[in-house]
Amino acid sequence: MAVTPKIAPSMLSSDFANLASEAQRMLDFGADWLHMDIMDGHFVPNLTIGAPVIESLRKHTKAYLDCHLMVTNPLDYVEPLAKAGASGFTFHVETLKNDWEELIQRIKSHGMRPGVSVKPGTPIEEVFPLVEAENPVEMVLVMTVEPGFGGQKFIPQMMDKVRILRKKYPSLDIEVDGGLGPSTIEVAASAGANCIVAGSSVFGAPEPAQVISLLRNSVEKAQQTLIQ
Ligand SMILES: O=C(CO)[C@H](O)[C@H](O)COP(=O)(O)O
Ligand SMILES: [Fe+2]
Repeated sequence: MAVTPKIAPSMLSSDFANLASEAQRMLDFGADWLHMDIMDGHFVPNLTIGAPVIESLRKHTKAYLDCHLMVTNPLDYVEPLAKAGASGFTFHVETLKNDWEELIQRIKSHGMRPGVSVKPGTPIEEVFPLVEAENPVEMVLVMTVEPGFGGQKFIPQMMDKVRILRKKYPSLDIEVDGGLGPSTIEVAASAGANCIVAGSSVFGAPEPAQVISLLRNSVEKAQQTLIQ
């Protein structure tokens, strides 16, 4: 089964004072998901938004809210984020001890879609048990920059992780996040990524709709080659 492109503008690059209208603008430009970066100032050296902001945004949109949890204790966020209206809940594998089965179960029982993310320095093998579990994650997010800030440079070496995942799991949603845009999408899409997070390249473009459409076309084209 072919995986479908999901283009997810990172709202970290939006004007937070106008979050609802910024979100609607991205959806009107063709975004599939809205990527919400939740940081606790501890797992990463930056502090962004949490459940109250997700709850406020949810009042203005029915869109899929793809929440990326850069927090030390993801379990503490499951219930507040579910109540707030989050759709996807992607935690970092580096935060886990042996409690991932409970975490995945809690995310699903709260009606959200679980995903797991890896920092650039973390071997991709660490997510295999979570993808192969009886109760698995449904997406793997490969970080292509060090988590914490938008506007950083894409790390091409991370494409080895994407290629390994795509070969091993042909129908898995594989998301890439950090430094994606017109100059880096080809390498990411041909490695097998289908969920594309893009912050500065979309929000900073004179015509964001054109960038979103270019990202989507690259994934569609690459997927056709990959499934042949
Ligand atoms: O998770 C993130 C940072 O930790 C952001 O989603 C990411 O950096 C997107 O921004 P950009 O496309 O500008 O790199
Ligand atoms: Fe992110």
